[in-house]
Amino acid sequence: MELKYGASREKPREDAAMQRFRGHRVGQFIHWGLYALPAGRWEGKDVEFAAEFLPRVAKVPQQRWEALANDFTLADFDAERWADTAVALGARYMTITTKHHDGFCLWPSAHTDFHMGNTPSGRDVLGELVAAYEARGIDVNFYYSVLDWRHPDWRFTLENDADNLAFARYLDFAMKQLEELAERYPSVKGFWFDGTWDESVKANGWWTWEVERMLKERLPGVVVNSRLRADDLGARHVDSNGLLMGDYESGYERRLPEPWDRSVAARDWEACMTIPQASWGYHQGPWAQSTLKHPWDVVDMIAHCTSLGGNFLLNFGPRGDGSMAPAEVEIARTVGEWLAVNGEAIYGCGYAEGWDYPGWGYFTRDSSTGKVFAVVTRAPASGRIRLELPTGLELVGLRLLGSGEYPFKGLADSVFEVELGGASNAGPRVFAVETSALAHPASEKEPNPDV
Ligand SMILES: COc1ccc([C@@H]2N[C@@H](C)[C@@H](O)[C@H]2O)cc1
Repeated sequence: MELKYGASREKPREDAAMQRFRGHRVGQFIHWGLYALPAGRWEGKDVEFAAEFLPRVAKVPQQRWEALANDFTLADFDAERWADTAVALGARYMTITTKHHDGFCLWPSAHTDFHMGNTPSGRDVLGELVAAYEARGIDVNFYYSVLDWRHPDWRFTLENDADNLAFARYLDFAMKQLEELAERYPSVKGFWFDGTWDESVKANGWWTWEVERMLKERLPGVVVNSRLRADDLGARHVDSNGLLMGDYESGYERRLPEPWDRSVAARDWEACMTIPQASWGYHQGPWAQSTLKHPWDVVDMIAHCTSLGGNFLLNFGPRGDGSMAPAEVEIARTVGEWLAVNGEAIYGCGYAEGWDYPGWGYFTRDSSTGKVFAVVTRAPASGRIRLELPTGLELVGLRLLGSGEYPFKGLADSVFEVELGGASNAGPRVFAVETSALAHPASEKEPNPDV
């Protein structure tokens, strides 16, 4: 059907900026704002919900919430230390909350009084972060919440003309803030939109289309997530003709594609994930701190995303004083040490055509060399993994990344079992699967009889 505000292309972007984003595979998400000060606790009680939702869940009066800006002293905020955590993680890009749902801005915005300029330090947090991350070669993306609980013209629904007029003013305000971000920080590489699920936004698909157009005009190459977009009929992420809007699909939030399905690999996509079970902002309570993910779980998720051509954005919630949470830094370090040895199977890799999901982990394929890797994140209790080669290939050897050893060489069969050897304390093992074309391809594999 004819759409004015639908998808702007039928196929994935292939320009250099998009190829760079696609090849990053691992990103650092950061949720930081006034919510890091109470950190999930209000009036002495733990609020067992995402820390960044505290003002809503605990029904904090607006003035009391705004007064937190006076305590936002940045006493221990050091952009260099944050950027070092991204390096330790092995992240190639970072996405920072410029403004979350409470409306507080991490930059001195000219379009509101609720921003860093009206805090004791007055520091431009975004400016300091862009400088520190880019000095380390890490791309910076901006998260921006269209939903704004504080702005008087925000509307969840549009019931009458007065709502329409007010919301038109709000959309104008948000557009001005986005133009301001593009103007102040022109090296930004992407925008990650959130807070676009309400009826009010869905009824204004034209505005979401206009935002994408404006950003791409001002910042050529910039990458925009699908979550911004609604089409003429209010369809989100994918337009009413079934085409992806924006540059990559961003519906996977605290979940990955389950079951593993090769069809996901047809599009660019990114999954974002918390380290605690369900809080994006720092939450000090045992409700969150008792649920931190194990580094090998994070490695499994990274490999899962890569195997289906997706990026993985791991979230960090710095504390109210600006320091990174030590437990999260430790997880970053362990994952980064694994990537330092095995990143060859992740960075610049994607879906390995012809290699089915093996169950004990994932196959990935280097998009430029065609090299295939076996990432064993779920070693069977037997200590043996079964590899099934695509028809027409024979195995030349399996090279263990890191040691470079060839524990397995010269097996020619199309299906074989491989002894893994003892458990590794260095985390999931990765093998480069070296194959060559079979001179006389075996006949087609005998099918299982239909039972
Ligand atoms: C259940 O509804 C929501 C609404 C917003 C979110 C926000 N999206 C994540 C990326 C975080 O920013 C979280 O606050 C999460 C769940």
